[in-house]
Amino acid sequence: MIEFRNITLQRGTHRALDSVSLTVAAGTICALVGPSGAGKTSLLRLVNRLLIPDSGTVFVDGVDIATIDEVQLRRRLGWVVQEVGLFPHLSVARNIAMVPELLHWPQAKIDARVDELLQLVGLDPAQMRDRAPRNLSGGERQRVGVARALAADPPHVLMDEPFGAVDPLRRSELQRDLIGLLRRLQKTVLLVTHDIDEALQVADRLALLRDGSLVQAGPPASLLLAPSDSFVAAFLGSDRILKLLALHPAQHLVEPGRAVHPIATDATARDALETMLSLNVDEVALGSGRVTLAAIRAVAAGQAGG
Ligand SMILES: Nc1ncnc2c1ncn2[C@@H]1O[C@H](COP(=O)(O)OP(=O)(O)OP(=O)(O)O)[C@@H](O)[C@H]1O
Repeated sequence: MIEFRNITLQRGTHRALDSVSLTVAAGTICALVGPSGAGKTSLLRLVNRLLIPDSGTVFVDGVDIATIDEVQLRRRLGWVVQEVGLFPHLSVARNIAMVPELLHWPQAKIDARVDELLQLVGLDPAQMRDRAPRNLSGGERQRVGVARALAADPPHVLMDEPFGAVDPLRRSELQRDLIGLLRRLQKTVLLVTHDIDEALQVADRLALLRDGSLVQAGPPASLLLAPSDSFVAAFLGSDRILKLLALHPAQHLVEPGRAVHPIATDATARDALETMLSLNVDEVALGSGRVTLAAIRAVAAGQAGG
């Protein structure tokens, strides 16, 4: 668990964070979003003590991080940044092995861990182990970056624009793979992103910052459905109800009955709506049941479960 309690941070003459309180529950993924300069990166950097708050407290697993040894703290935190920061003169394996080497693990244990991590992040150990970082694609480098962050099995992972430098076509695949992995491993993840769609797709909770203040925090659907003010609504976009429908599996809306036009079993409520609009019908078939326009309206109005 990571908790910020009443954090204020001055950077130069500027108040970068102002009375921010936020809790990231253990094993959940929280995305920090907001306009440029809102304070997202500053908040992240407080966790590994790259920045020290002027007032307020950061807790990691209930412990005030100001009271613990820095090395001990960083061992509990994996760190993934946009440009990864792999050492260019070291092989992929040596890059991943950096923390285990610092911890003086026996070589056989390090080698086994490197191969295990490469596999976990979807790379072939035999092909990748001895390569230099410059001979990897941007996406592969990012996968190695995550492998390195996970090397000593930290319970928390801090990510600053981790997919920012990856070309848009590979981005969603990388997001799905790597965030899916962190979720399976039950890591507590704090993710800074500029990309609101990325945040909506991967996070359990969003925390929206503006000018150093936390404006609204909550599950993606609750922000989309009930933005606390016009700034939040504008930030989420005029299509926020469509974004909400895209988070909702159509499967959850199935009711008994027959309809003519089938949609895929993994379709979202948004897919169902788009099919209805394109065919000018008010229901579609899913499996042995149907999804109606009325059910989709209920989701958009916040009246549906699931
Ligand atoms: N080294 C610094 N000295 C003084 N002010 C700084 C420094 N670094 C950042 N700031 C200021 O602190 C505020 C918050 O910056 P921060 O980088 O945390 O925002 P951000 O939300 O991560 O922005 P971005 O999305 O552009 O990365 C900004 O107003 C920024 O100009």
